[in-house]
Parts: sequence; C-alpha cells; structure tokens
Amino acid sequence: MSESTITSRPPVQDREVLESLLKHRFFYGPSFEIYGGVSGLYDYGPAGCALQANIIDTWRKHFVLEEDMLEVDCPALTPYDVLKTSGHVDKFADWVSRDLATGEIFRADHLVEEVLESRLKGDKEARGVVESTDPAKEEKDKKRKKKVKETKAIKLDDETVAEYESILAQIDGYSGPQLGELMVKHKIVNPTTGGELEAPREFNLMFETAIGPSGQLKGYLRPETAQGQFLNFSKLLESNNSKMPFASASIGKSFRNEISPRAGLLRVREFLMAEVEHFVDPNDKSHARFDEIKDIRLRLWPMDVQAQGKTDISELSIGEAVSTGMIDNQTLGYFLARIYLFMIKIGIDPKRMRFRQHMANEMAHYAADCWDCELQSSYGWIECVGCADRSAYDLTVHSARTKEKLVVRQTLDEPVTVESFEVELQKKKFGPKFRKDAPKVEEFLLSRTECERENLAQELKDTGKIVFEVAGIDGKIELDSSFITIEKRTRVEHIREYTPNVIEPSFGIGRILYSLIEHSFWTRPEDAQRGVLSFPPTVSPTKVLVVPLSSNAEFTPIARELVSKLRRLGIQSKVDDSSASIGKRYARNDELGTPFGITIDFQTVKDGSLTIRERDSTKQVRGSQDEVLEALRSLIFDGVSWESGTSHLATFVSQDIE
Ligand SMILES: Nc1ncnc2c1ncn2[C@@H]1O[C@H](COP(=O)(O)OP(=O)(O)OP(=O)(O)O)[C@@H](O)[C@H]1O
Repeated sequence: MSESTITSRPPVQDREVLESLLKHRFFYGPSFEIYGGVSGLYDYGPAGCALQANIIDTWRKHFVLEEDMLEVDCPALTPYDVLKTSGHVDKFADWVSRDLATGEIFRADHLVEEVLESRLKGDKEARGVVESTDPAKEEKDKKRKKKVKETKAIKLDDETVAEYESILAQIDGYSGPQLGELMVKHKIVNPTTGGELEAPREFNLMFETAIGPSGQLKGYLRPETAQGQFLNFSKLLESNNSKMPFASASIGKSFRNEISPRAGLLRVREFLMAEVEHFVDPNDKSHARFDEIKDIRLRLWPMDVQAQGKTDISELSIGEAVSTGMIDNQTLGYFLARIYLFMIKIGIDPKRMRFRQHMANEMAHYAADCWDCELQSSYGWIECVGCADRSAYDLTVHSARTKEKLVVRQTLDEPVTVESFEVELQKKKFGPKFRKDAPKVEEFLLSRTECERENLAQELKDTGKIVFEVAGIDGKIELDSSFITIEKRTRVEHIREYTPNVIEPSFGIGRILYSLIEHSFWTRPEDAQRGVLSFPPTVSPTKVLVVPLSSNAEFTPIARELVSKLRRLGIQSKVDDSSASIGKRYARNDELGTPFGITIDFQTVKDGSLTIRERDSTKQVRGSQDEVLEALRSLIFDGVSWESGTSHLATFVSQDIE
C-alpha cells in the first residue's frame, strides 16, 4: 500500500451506523455484557481478532524483521520495586476533581478542556460565526452540549477568547495545582449539576495487587511493556554480540485504571501495546538508514506553534525537520518516518495523520524530545503512537537501584586521556561519625555526577568543608578534608563505558485499529445503511470469500478444492454457502472488509472458470481457475492494483449478483 493508493474517505457521517455494523459483525463489544459490563473493558470477536492479528503481523514484519529487532515477552505482573524505581508509583497519575455533593469524579484536564471548548463554541454561536460543517464534529458537539449543560450562546470578550485558546493549546502541559487555579479562575464546576468541585488531587492509574499467598510482595499490572525491555538490557546487548545501536521490541497487554474510559476502544483499561526500545550512543544519534527516509514528508505540529495557541501544521521532509533542529536527532526522525510508513501500509489515511511535538512542560524532565502520531476520527485527533527520546533515564535509575551495570563497554581504537574529579573517602572515619547511616552517606558521595563533584571540590577548596543533605537522614551534614578529598586527575582509558540513550516508539494497537476502521468505512451511495470497510488486503480479516451460486451439490467439491488451493498459496478464505442471495452474502462481507469474492456458478461446473469480484468497485472479471488464483496472489501479496492485476481477464456482468 502506498500513499497514492489510499482513498481518502469523508469523515464518518453517522457513527451509529458504523457502531451498529461493528456490533452486528462482532468486531468487538463490551466485556462481561450479560453481567452488565464494566466500562473500559472490551472483547474482540472473530473479525476484530483477525484484524488485530493482521495489524500485529504487519507491525512485526515492518519493525521487528525489517530492523532486526530483538523481541522479548515479559510478565504483565510487575513487582513494586521495579515500578517504584521507574517513577510510575510516584508519578503515573492523572489529576482528578471530586464533586463534593454527588461524589462524581472528573479528570481535571479533560474537564477544563471540555468546559472551555464549550464556552468558545457558545461564543461563536453568539457572534453568529458559522463553523465548518464537519458532520463528525457536529455530532461530537451535539453530544457535548447534552453533557456540558452550560453551553449557551454567550459572547465572551476578546481577551477571554484569546486566554481560553491559549489554555486549550497547552492543555496537556498543566500540573494539578495549575489546573486547580484554572478551575477557580474560570469558575469551572460540575457541568451537569453546577456543583462545586474539590481541588485536583493525584490518582495513580496502576492496578495494584499482591503477588503470592502471603500478600507480602506488592505488585502492579504493568502500565506499559517498556520496563521488561530495560531490565533485560544486558542480556539483549549480549544477544546482539555487544553491538550498538540495536533495538528490542515487545507486544503485550498493558493496564491503566482510567478515570473515565470513553470513546470505545480509544480509552480503555486493558489494551494491547507494541513497543520498541532503540538503544543508541548518546554521542551519536545518527541513523544508518536515515537516507532511505529523509525525503518523506510529514505533517508536523511543533511545540512553538502550539505554545502560540496555533494549529498550523508544517508539511516538511524528515531531512529538513532534523537539520533545522525541529526534530532532535536522526534516530527519532527515522522512527517518525517508519511509523508513518507503517500507518500507510495498514491503510491509515495520510491526510488524517499528523505528528504533534510535546511541549516543554508536557515532556518528562529527562526526555530530549517527544512526538505523538495522532490520527483523526469522529472523536477528534487522538494520540495513537508516542515516540520519545527518553535519554538514559530508565537504564540509569534501574542500575542505581539494583547496582547492576546497565552499560555498554566500547573498546576504543585509540586510548584517550580523560580528566575527571575523583572522590576519595576516609571510610574508617565514617563509621564512628555516622554509625548505621555511614553506607548511605558514602553512597551519596560516590554517586555524584562529574559536574556535582566539580562543585563539591570547589566548595571544599574555598571553605575547607562541604555541606550537603542525604535523603532519609535528618539535618545537614558537614565534612572537612580529613574525611574526603576531591581532586582532578588524569588517566588513560582504553575502554569507553556509557549508558545508552533510548528512543521509544510506543503503539496502542486498539486506538490504531479503531482509527483504521473509521478511515476505511463508507456507505454505498445508493443505500446509507450498506456499509463497506475498505481494508487493504494485508490487514483485512478474510482475504477471499468463496460463494457458491446456490446449494447445488455440484458446487461443494469445487469450493472445497478452491479453498485448499488458496490455503496452499497462503491466502486465507471463507466459504459462504448460506441460503442468502449472493447480493446479501457479498454485502455481509463488504461489512467485514473482505476485499475479494470468488463465485462458483454453473459455467464453473462446465469449464472450471470462475469470477472474482472486487469489494469497493463491485467489478467482476472471469477467468480460468489458474488465472483467477494467480490474479488473487498478485493482488494480495504484490500490492498490484485491481486494474492491472485483472486486465487480461474478461469483464463479467452478472444479472443478479449485486
Ligand atoms: N487508556 C488507553 N486506552 C487505549 N490505548 C491507550 C490508552 N492509554 C495509552 N494508550 C496507547 O498507548 C500509547 C502509548 O502510551 P502513552 O503512555 O504514551 O499514552 P498517554 O500519553 O498516557 O495517552 P493519553 O494521554 O491519551 O492518556 C498511546 O499512544 C496510545 O495509543
């Protein structure tokens, strides 16, 4: 699939028609439904499972095989220590506000966003501004209006409009206290009842559990698959013959106790992730294959444009974006392009895909740069892949906590002379002075960075002592030079030891799958209820539908033989020999996204010839069995277009099929 072969379809006009199709054809549906269901949990049916499996299969070929990545599969159950060290126990939280009267809980950033958007909408109505009539947006607004009671046509002054727009453009970057201030300043209350809300407080999104019967080992269901890859770094490096750079990959379920799961598969509590951790030398983030992708043009929304409250998208080549510094480095740029190519391969509409850079206050403090691949659907622009340069953070914290060296040792071609500040402790004096805290103080001093050592050396020189604090020990500690010396020394090194940086593309498969469904959905012009899902053959749940014209017994062995030949070609097919009319059977399979149909009729019995039907155009051609099979093979595996793949076959006009 290339960009030029993807048909850009109008946004979904009526989500209910699509939702009814997805339910009816059992792509997915609420889990535990006959017990009333639990929000944010979904079961995938046969069509959804096959679609998901094909997306994953394409992902594995596109990333793991193409890039020689090392795949790992690690448990979802994760001990407390791991997630404490990674920062998830303390920081993996959203801000929530509770209605004091009803107990209803709101996610603070979503609430501020919805209320301000709705006020801006009310202002536009009051000013008589006609917005673009995007039906999907209209529907979203209608629903929001119902939910957000205060949407009224009230005119705002220009300053307030500018302020709201600026807040909305930066909504992902506010801290809890800042959201609280915004709620007070802009009088944001429970939109349905008008009730007062508590100041935002943190709510950790991880599901907590105890591992084993004693209840002593606290654990969590992982919120991402990444940690397993970091913890296995040394084994993976060894598997890669100690060669850098390299990438690991993992596909598995992650769990987040979302505050208000909504928008179907877009915000759920258990979802499939596919993540890559690409380990790279911090001094050289170039990519060996950058030239292959440097001319690919992406729709980019950089942080400075967002900070000005603007939504202007620049269409730039990756080469330009990296050379101007908009994208931090080649490896990050390389992965953004590879994400784009993957999306195109599975049939995502490039016009409904953009890359949004995280703003400085939204990015984790350690991240060098971060971009989200956002896909547009009737729910708006949704982050479907996050791609971050996480620097050396993860390996450094796990290494510090476990004392396992998670580093690369590189033999240098030429030895180098290195100058550094070295700390020497008179350990015999630490015991009597600090007693049980001595190891903590020693560890603190020995684990200072080069820059901190330099500062301490200066302090010692200037004042004859150093003064510092150590976490877990009360009060300030003072040490003079009889306890510690810090001196600049020179040594010759033959080995360079470094902690690699990590570039992490992180895919939410459910969000991608749902966006793909919307980008592929349309209804036949003659009947708005007749839905079609135009998946590319690579990901469609079934590739070929075999349709005997009637229940005539002569058709059965032909169908059986055909299916077995298709199977040998690696083409997955289904026979539909139900009593429904052929038109109905095709319509059913259009809803399932099956790209091709083969009809067996009385002519087949006579001369073995068959017809192939193409889902989107409903065109049909006729040929011998060998011709039909060869045409299907090239249509499905070689990405050949219908016109060129079947031009040598006779056009077939059926009387009663459609
Ligand atoms: N609750 C969820 N339901 C479905 N997919 C999710 C959910 N949370 C995250 N994802 C997917 O996992 C990917 C990587 O997760 P990441 O931590 O970057 O998301 P996030 O920034 O927390 O998302 P959001 O801000 O939308 O909650 C996302 O791009 C998305 O596709």
